[in-house]
Amino acid sequence: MESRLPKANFQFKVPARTATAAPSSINAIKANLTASTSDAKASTVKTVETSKNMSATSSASKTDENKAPMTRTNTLTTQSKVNGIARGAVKRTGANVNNVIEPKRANLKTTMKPTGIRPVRPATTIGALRSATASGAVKSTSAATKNLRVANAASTATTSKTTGAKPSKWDLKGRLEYTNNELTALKQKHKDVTSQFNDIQEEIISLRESESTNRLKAETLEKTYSKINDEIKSLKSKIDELTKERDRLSEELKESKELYEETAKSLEEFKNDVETKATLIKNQTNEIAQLKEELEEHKKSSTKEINELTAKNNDLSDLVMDLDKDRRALHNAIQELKGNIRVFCRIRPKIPKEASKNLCTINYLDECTLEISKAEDAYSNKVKQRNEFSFDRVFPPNSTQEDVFKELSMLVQSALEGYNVCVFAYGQTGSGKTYTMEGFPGTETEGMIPRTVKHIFKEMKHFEMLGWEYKIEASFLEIYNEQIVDLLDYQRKSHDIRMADSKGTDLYVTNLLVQEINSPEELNQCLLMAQENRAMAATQSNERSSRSHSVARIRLIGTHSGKQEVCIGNLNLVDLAGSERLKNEEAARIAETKNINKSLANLGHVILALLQKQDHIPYRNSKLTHLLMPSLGGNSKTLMLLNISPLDEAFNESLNSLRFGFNVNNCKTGTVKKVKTTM
Ligand SMILES: Nc1ncnc2c1ncn2[C@@H]1O[C@H](COP(=O)(O)OP(=O)(O)OP(=O)(O)O)[C@@H](O)[C@H]1O
Repeated sequence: MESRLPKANFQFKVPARTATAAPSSINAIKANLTASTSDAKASTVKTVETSKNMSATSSASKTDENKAPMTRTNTLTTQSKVNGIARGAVKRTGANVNNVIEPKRANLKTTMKPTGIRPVRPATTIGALRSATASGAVKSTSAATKNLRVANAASTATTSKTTGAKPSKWDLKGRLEYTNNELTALKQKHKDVTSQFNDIQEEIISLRESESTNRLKAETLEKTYSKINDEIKSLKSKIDELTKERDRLSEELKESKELYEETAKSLEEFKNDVETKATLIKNQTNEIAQLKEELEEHKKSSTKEINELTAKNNDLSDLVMDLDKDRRALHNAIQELKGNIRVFCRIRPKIPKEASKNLCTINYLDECTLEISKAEDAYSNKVKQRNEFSFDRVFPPNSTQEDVFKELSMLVQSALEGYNVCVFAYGQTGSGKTYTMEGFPGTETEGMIPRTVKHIFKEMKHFEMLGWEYKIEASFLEIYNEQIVDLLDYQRKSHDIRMADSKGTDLYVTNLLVQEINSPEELNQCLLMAQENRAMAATQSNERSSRSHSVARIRLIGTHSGKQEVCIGNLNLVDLAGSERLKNEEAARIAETKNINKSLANLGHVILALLQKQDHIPYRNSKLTHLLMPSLGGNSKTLMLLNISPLDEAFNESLNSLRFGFNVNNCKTGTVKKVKTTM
């Protein structure tokens, strides 16, 4: 869009000379006037020739007018430079001074040449004005200029009138009068010119004012122009943006149209589909309603059957409960028949590192009896000492962990049913106690403790079906040198054995960490921690594991909300210290050996006292028997697992162990009673 406004670099200036030009003109006029007056005065005293000279000058001037314009123009130019009058006159040649003063001025020198401006005589102001007016350089409508012309004309006329015909040379009086008249006329002329001069000055002031107003206007216009220019620029960029946006929107519209068409199409398809499905649903609703009616009828007939079945179910539940009771009673009876203190004997196999060592001679007479003799006896002619021992079960070296646990699981079942159970692993160092109780991770090699926990969790599900909920707690401790050590706590604390109730049927250990077990994995973690703690202690005391009793205590708390019954079974799995006899001098030196011997011997005494049904059972003579008191008394089932090394070098210790186990097996603790409490 092309602006109609003038270009931004347009400058509206009035040169400083313009302002000074007028006064120069005025000065020139004044000078001329003075000159004229002087001339006039002089002419009163001068001869007529002077007048003639003046006329001559005038005519010369007129004659000059007829000369070539080029010459006159040059003269004008020269005159203008010298005298401001011409310049001032030229300045006002424009029709509109306000607007075109400067351009006209700038062109003055060059444009005047071809227009044939007559030279303005500096001495004759009126002539200069006339000359300027006649040349067309001053086209101003200025009233002052016009007036000046008229005044000059009038003045000239008046002068002519007043002066009249020139008197003769000799008529001095007449000449004086003539000169006086001429002077009067010139005075009048001076007055008129002065008046004209004032008018011109006023006009100049007014022009100056309008010039400054116009300048302000021009500045304002300039600002407005630049503002509008900026606006135009910003509008242009907006138009560009809008054009782009319009194009983008057009594109989007096109895409939307396509999408709309596609959606409309799929909507139509969906509509048809919905209509089909609605019909289908309607049909199905009718069918459902029909089925509901049928069902309602069926329900009515079934309710009777359901009630009958519910009654039968209740009867069956009662029957199951009764059967469970009977099963438990039978199970317990079987256990009692098997004996409340049972002894199993396990002979471990020869391990690779013992390849060069001799083995004892062990004959397995049946699954409960074995016969043992030293290897050398088989080759000598000595009369063999009969070393035959019978136990509840004998496990030869090829027996697996699973074989042993099959028998043990019956006792775990008893613990779940609320009996206290104690399992001892007894035997000399290296006979396989730890292997039997803990074993190694893996289905084949894991020992009695992890298997017991797995069995408990498996059986718990069956018990849950009968309404029992179980909570399992576990603690691991060690009795070393007649001191209890918590194997689940890295901090060493002092522990005591206290009675849990006034009857003394249950005991607990002070400061002992008891961990709630929610999965077999959790118990395995506890077992690992206990092994780690035991190993740490072993670094302080050589062969520590062989010289301490390790006890894993698992407490099973069963709750039957329907029967309002709670049954608590305690399971103690004990890995006893090595039962070997140390040499006398060595034993005398080592306090721990004394304690081991003491506790193992006391275990024998307790069992014997139980066997003989003595009134006093010396449970408190050692920490071990004191701790295991509830599991050794009447209300318990005890399993002694005798571990025997097959090595010939261990024969004597094996014989001792077999004798000890045999004695225990013969101990009768009477009928045990189940721990039953009411909630
Ligand atoms: N039934 C078995 N089958 C295979 N290896 C066995 C068996 N019983 C024991 N062992 C191995 O015999 C070695 C000694 O067994 P273990 O450490 O269990 O004896 P221990 O009586 O616990 O000894 P300690 O009283 O010193 O702890 C171990 O290397 C063990 O792996």
